[in-house]
Amino acid sequence: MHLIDTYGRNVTNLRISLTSKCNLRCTYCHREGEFEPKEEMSLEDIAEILRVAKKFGINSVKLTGGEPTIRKDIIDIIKAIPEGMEASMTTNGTLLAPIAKDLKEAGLSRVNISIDSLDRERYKQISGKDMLPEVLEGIEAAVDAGLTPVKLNIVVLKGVNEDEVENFIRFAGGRKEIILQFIELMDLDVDKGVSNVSELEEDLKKRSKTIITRRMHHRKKYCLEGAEVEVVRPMHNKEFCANCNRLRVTSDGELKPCLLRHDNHVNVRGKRGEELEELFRVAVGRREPFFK
Ligand SMILES: Nc1nc2c(ncn2[C@@H]2O[C@H](COP(=O)(O)OP(=O)(O)OP(=O)(O)O)[C@@H](O)[C@H]2O)c(=O)[nH]1
Ligand SMILES: C[S@@+](CC[C@H](N)C(=O)[O-])C[C@H]1O[C@@H](n2cnc3c(N)ncnc32)[C@H](O)[C@@H]1O
Ligand code: SF4
Ligand code: SF4
Repeated sequence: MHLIDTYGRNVTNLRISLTSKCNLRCTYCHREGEFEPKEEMSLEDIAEILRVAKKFGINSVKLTGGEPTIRKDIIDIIKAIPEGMEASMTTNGTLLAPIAKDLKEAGLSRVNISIDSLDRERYKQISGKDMLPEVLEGIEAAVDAGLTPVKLNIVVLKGVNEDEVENFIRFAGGRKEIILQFIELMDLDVDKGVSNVSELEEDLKKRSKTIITRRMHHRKKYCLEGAEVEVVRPMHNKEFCANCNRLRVTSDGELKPCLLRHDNHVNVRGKRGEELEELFRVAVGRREPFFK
């Protein structure tokens, strides 16, 4: 049983927002489209969604938010992920160090950690909190726990952190377990100015020994100076959307066919069994590439 949308895109990945709450206030944050505080899904709701997703052949899940590590039942949520489903998490890393080992033991495979600056003062300006040391500890704890590869997410912000690209490449250079992801700012309504990630990508291309194209979103991975670097360029990118294989779930239990749309959600809160399966089909039927 597989979920293929009307554009021929096979849904193989579920992206679940576990909470809309966060302990940071990043200036640019899209909050995965959730800005109001919402009543979170229960562990049972999440477990049932995962069970149905597995039945439909969805073989990987990304836990995100808000900040997923602030959920008290995070370990139980990970334990509820069905066998054979690859589980990863995207986190700001501030609360990660003390729980990294437990997350791994519960079945989490790897983490992406957001770190927009290696400079303490600048990190504070971007995120609203002076927590760079905790994030750096979180990165090392994740590596030690085997939550690898650890991907570092860096949103490239014009006039703010563009000058840190080389620093990040040096930071990851020679460390096989760390991958960098430079992310283009999705500018929704935020008037922050969009950095020219295409220019950065051209430069990386010139310097790379090897370039790999990932199946997901057809993203490119560049290998240079001992570092692996991905560039995530979602805006006005038809190729990215044409190869989008993820279905989202909002923290309050709605299937969300596209990150950038808020008008086509399917409410599945509290739904079980065949009724939930049918709603998965409805949501996949509503999927269409945002940029086409
Ligand atoms: N437009 C768009 N942006 C996305 C999508 N998925 C991820 N992103 C953006 O890509 C960036 C990285 O997302 P992550 O949560 O780290 O996950 P990922 O890199 O997509 O997934 P993995 O490579 O499997 O770890 C974030 O800025 C997301 O907002 C998507 O389907 N559409
Ligand atoms: C919304 S956060 C949720 C998970 C966690 N709190 C974190 O920061 O990693 C997921 C990812 O989206 C990125 N992100 C948030 N707002 C964005 C925007 N406007 N454009 C591009 N990426 C964004 C963040 O940097 C982070 O890597
Ligand atoms: S830590 Fe993540 S969810 Fe929180 S404000 Fe920053 S990007 Fe958004
Ligand atoms: S914008 Fe929508 S269609 Fe495009 S990649 Fe993101 S979620 Fe998929």
